[in-house]
Amino acid sequence: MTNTQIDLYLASGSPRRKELLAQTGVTFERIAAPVDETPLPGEKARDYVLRLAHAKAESGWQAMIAQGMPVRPVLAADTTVVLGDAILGKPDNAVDATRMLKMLSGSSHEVLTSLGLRHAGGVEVVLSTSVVHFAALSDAQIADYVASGEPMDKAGSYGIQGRGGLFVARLEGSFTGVMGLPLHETAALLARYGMGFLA
Ligand SMILES: Cc1cn([C@H]2C[C@H](O)[C@@H](COP(=O)(O)OP(=O)(O)OP(=O)(O)O)O2)c(=O)[nH]c1=O
Repeated sequence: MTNTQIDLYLASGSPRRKELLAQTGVTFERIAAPVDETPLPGEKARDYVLRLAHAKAESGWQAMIAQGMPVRPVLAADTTVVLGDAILGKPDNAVDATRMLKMLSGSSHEVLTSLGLRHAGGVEVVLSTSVVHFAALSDAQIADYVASGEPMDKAGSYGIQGRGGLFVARLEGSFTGVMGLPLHETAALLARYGMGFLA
């Protein structure tokens, strides 16, 4: 495939995002875009997740320029689990994953996934919000799940697309948004710039 056939860059190391983006009918290459994911003091979850999508897309754009790569739009995303005032990101370790799963057990939380598209004219940011209702989990179920390793690279310490889906009694919103890249919102965003199956 020649460079001219590639629509955009995906500024993400997430295997889920790569898989989902391919479903939108665009061709893309990945680009590394490291950003500090620490919330600012007192930052609201919505502000945080929108700031990170913007920062990841901008970081990818700057990397593209710095490396002299062909100029194309850069897509990035961020997923955060929100329980009350608490922002639950990826766990630091098994103890942290256990703590988060105990918080989520038997209650409902929000999953916010933001998209950022950096293009020559600026950055467009979009937010997908879902509500996930978790069943009550026993300590043994949590311990087994943490030992499986699945929680370790996932916001809120679970993956709805994997074994974590067994804990989800109900979902209002976007399944693919909870996974990390809301398909409809992504395809609609890309279509506004003439890319993908919805264009
Ligand atoms: C809640 C939930 C999150 N996740 C994942 C999606 C994201 O990859 C991850 C949240 O972390 P993010 O910081 O959004 O993304 P990332 O660090 O994995 O990748 P990058 O910043 O390079 O794009 O959690 C699932 O896979 N399933 C789920 O059900």
